[in-house]
Amino acid sequence: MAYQVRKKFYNVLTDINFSLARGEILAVVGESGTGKSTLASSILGLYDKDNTAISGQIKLDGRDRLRFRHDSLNNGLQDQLGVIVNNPLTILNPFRRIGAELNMVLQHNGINKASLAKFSAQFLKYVGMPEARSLLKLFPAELSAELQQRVAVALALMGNPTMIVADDPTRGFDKIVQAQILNLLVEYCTEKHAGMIILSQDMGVAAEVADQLAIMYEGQIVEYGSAATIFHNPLHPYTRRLLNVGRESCCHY
Ligand SMILES: Nc1ncnc2c1ncn2[C@@H]1O[C@H](COP(=O)(O)OP(=O)(O)OP(=O)(O)O)[C@@H](O)[C@H]1O
Repeated sequence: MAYQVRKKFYNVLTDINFSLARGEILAVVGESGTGKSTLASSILGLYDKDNTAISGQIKLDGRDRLRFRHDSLNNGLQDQLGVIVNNPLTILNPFRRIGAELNMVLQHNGINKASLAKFSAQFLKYVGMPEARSLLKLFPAELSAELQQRVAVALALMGNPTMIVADDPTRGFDKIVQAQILNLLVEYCTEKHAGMIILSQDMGVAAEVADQLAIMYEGQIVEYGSAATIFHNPLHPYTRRLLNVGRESCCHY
């Protein structure tokens, strides 16, 4: 994948190759600027198509998302994806109350009007928001960053996605909130047999959730395989460096 800047294309991702089975979690770890968000946006199709060049195949359930981008088939593929980003305010409409935001997704999924409030409250409880009913009246800016992110997680999971793409969903949160959100996502994947690609700067996040691990460096995957194997026997010097940085600040692995 390459971005066009001043009429010239610059490669950001090269030779990216991985696969993920239903129910599996892949963590993609790398420092800032290594291309994680670019990878997430290429999978999601959320990039400026006029100024981006992309080649290859991105298959979801055997269907190539790049080929079907302009096709009605892609609507079905899009519905299978749950998206969580680092900043929930890029997903939440600042002028829409939380309840209305949730209702839109529920209605899209065929929930009738009479049941909307009940389902919204249930989903907010599911993501760890106990005072759900009173929160439905609020606007995003009236919630803390943690609660905004929990609402964003609820929105992502409401559509029953078979695949979640989570771009640094816990960056900036304390360890307890981080663990709660990660546990929630892992439980969802286990319960629904869904896959997840989680992108993070933090090896600790990968240690919490990953079955498979891909290490990104300068737009390439430099090490890829079972998370357990890589944590116990990292082969690439960059992987070792990331592990050493992580071990200095935490003791998960
Ligand atoms: N729209 C764009 N146009 C041009 N260059 C871009 C664009 N988006 C990202 N880049 C560049 O692509 C490279 C990878 O950026 P990307 O945001 O994917 O990294 P990242 O690993 O997600 O970083 P972070 O962890 O800080 O979010 C960076 O050099 C960045 O400046």
